Parts: sequence; structure tokens; C-alpha cells
Amino acid sequence: MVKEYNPYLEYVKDELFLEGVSLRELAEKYGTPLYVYSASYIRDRLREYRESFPGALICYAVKANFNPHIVSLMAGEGAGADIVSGGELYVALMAGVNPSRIVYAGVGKTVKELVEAIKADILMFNVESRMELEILNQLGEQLGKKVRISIRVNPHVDPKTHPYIATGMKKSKFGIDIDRAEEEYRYALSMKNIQVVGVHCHIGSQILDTSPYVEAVSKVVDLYRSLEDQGIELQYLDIGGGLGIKYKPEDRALTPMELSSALSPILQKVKATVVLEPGRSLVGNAGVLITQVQFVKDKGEKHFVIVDAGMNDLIRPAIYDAYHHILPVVKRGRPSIVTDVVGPICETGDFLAKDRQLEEVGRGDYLAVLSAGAYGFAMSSHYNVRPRACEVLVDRGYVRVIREREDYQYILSKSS
Ligand SMILES: Cc1ncc(COP(=O)(O)O)c(C=O)c1O
Ligand SMILES: N[C@@H](CCCC[NH3+])C(=O)O
Repeated sequence: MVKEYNPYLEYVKDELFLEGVSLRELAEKYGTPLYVYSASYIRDRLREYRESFPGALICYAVKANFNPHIVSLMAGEGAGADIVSGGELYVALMAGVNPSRIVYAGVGKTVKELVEAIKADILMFNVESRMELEILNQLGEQLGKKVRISIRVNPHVDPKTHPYIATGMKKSKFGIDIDRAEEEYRYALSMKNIQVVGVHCHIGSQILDTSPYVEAVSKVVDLYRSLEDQGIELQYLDIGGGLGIKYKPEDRALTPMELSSALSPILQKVKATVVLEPGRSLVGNAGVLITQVQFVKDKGEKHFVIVDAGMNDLIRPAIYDAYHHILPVVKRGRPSIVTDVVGPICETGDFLAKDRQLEEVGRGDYLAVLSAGAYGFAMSSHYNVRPRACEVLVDRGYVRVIREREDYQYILSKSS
């Protein structure tokens, strides 16, 4: 069953290994909480995207996991980057992503960020408002550049995911309403320092079904063709990211091949280069979070396993009530119990699992929290003055620390 999450994850004699490396040994050596990622898994997923969408530009969504070594691994495999901040641009460039493969979305880009990206000569800005378009035109003039843009359209499609990660619905802050897009294209075309190159949409994240994509991409292709009829030719059709992964044992990930098959009748109608922006589906199940049991507490009505990873390390359960599968790093064959797995933070929302059936554990045991490679470390914080975790990359038996564990001095280093 563990292999369904990641084929490189397996129990060998009751001990959990990732790409041939014992997770118990890594935890003993580097301490916990510890993020461990599998490089081969990431390469395999990228290959799957390339094979499913030949000729497409795959721009890894850096927000899912911004570790420069991870981004560099993607760049080495030819991926571009989807960024949403100046910080992500900095990471992408530092990691060796070719600027001609960087796309930049986000509703609130600052002038500083826009200037940095114009100077870097990225492929295109996915513009989310008329005001952003105007500012970009002004900055282009000041910098003596023509700025390449796509319009991020909001196609009003329900992606059937958690409401906090649905981005293409009528009331969401993202993009420009698709009904008003043609007007915005005409406006953009009238601007001296803007070069219109594409159209973009991203309807949400952790989507497990092709139908919202079919609905959204059909609307976007209708727009593309209508613009084409008016003599406006777009070179890029960016359909965003969002493919869902396996979190619960009963989940089935949406594969790039399934998406490609569902979209191919629609995409056949366009000459533009397809752009994809996957994040979670490339790194989510590449990673596990290893945590150590501190205490076990039985309150009669409720049983708690208290571990050293908190909501500051993995916030997804707290903010989305997200499910992450949890396994013992060493199976001891004890009877199972029903328990909450909670962290040390002073918040009732600080939990990793609720009412979870788990093999009974004791102080010092290690647990592996699965599907933690995306939006795990990337969303971690210093809450309660907790140094952020160490990150390790395993690659065909080799182990590399790709981010050292922080300490208290590091947290306070800007507070002198
Ligand atoms: C514009 C944009 N592109 C791509 C992504 C990546 O999404 P996912 O990690 O679900 O593939 C996101 C995040 O939802 C996003 O906001
Ligand atoms: N942070 C979210 C995904 C957000 C996607 C960003 N648009 C998650 O953990 O699922």
C-alpha cells in the first residue's frame, strides 16, 4: 500500500525506507522533525508530464516547495518555473531556471517585484487586473522594454476541491472575469510597452477529476479562437496546475496522461504552445515528514500521541482539515489504537491527525507523515520560536542535506 503513495517508499523487514535509505537512520542522524524527499520520484513525475504533453512547457510551481536544490533538480530536467513573488524569482534564477521559461502569476505583485522580473526578461507575466497591466506598461516604458503578458482569466468553474484552494470561481480574487477578457486584450494591445503573448487560467489545487479542467479549458479555448478570429494570435495557452495527489488511502491521483487524454480534443483546436504549472503533483508524494513521539497521553475519552512536529512544520491539517497518512517508521506489531496525533504548539488546531487508527506507539518512536513534499516546509513558520526543520534529499541511495535545521540564533538574527 505504501508504494501507491510513492514507488520508492517501502517497508524492508518492518522498517520504512525511501529510495533505499532507512528513514530511522536519517532521523537518528539528522534529528526530527525532518523532511525527506525522493529525487527519483520527482524525475519520474516530470517525465510523466513530458510524455503526456509532448511539446508543452512544464513550469514547476515553486510555491509547492521552494528548496533551491529541488528547483534546481527540476531545472536540470528542463522544467521552467511558475512563480508568484520576487523571492520565488530569486530562487528560480539561483537554481538555474532559464528566464525564458519563467511565468509569473499573483494578484498583488509589487513594483519592486515587477521590475526584478522585467529585468530578468522572464517569458511572461500572467496579469490579474487592469491596474497591473497599466503599471506594467509604465514600467516597460521606464525600462525601455516591451513586457510580455498573458491575461489570467477566471473561467468561473468549480474545481470541486477545498474552498480555500479553489481559485477559478466567480467570487475568488484571482484573474480577470472571462466575460471581460476580450475587452482587456484589446486594451492591452493598445499599449506601447506591452506584448500580448498568451492566456492563462488556474482553477485550483488538489483536483482529482478531469471535468473541471475540461470545462475551464473549453472556455479558454473559446476565448482563444474568438481572439484569433479578430486577428489576435496568442502563442501560449497556460492551463495552470492543480492535479490532485493521493492523500487518503482511498484517493486516486489524477495523472497527467488522464488529463491530457481528456483535454486533447479541445487542445487540438489551438496552435499555441501549452504551458502547465504543476506543483503538488511533482513533489507532494516525493516527501515525507519524520517526527518523533514525545509523549503519549490517555485522557479516557480521548487518546493523544504528542509528537515533535507541529502546525509550524506542517500547517495543512490545521488550515484545511487536510488528511495526511501516518505510518510507523518501524513496525513493531503492536495492537492498533484510535488516537489524535498532535504537535507541541499552544493551539487546539495543532494536529496532524484526528481519530486515527494507528499501531500503538511509545516515547521515542518515529512516525512518517506522508504526502508532505508539497506545501509542507514551504508553509512552515517560526511560531512559538520553533526553528524550522532540516530537509534531506535522497537520490538512488545518496543522501544530501539540502537545508540545515535552524537554531534560535537564526530565528533572531534580524532582531538585533
Ligand atoms: C497560478 C498557480 N499555478 C500553479 C499552482 C500549482 O498548483 P498545484 O500545486 O496544485 O499543482 C498554483 C497553486 O495552486 C497557482 O496558484
Ligand atoms: N497551500 C495549499 C495549496 C495552495 C495552492 C496555491 N494556489 C495546500 O497546501 O494544499
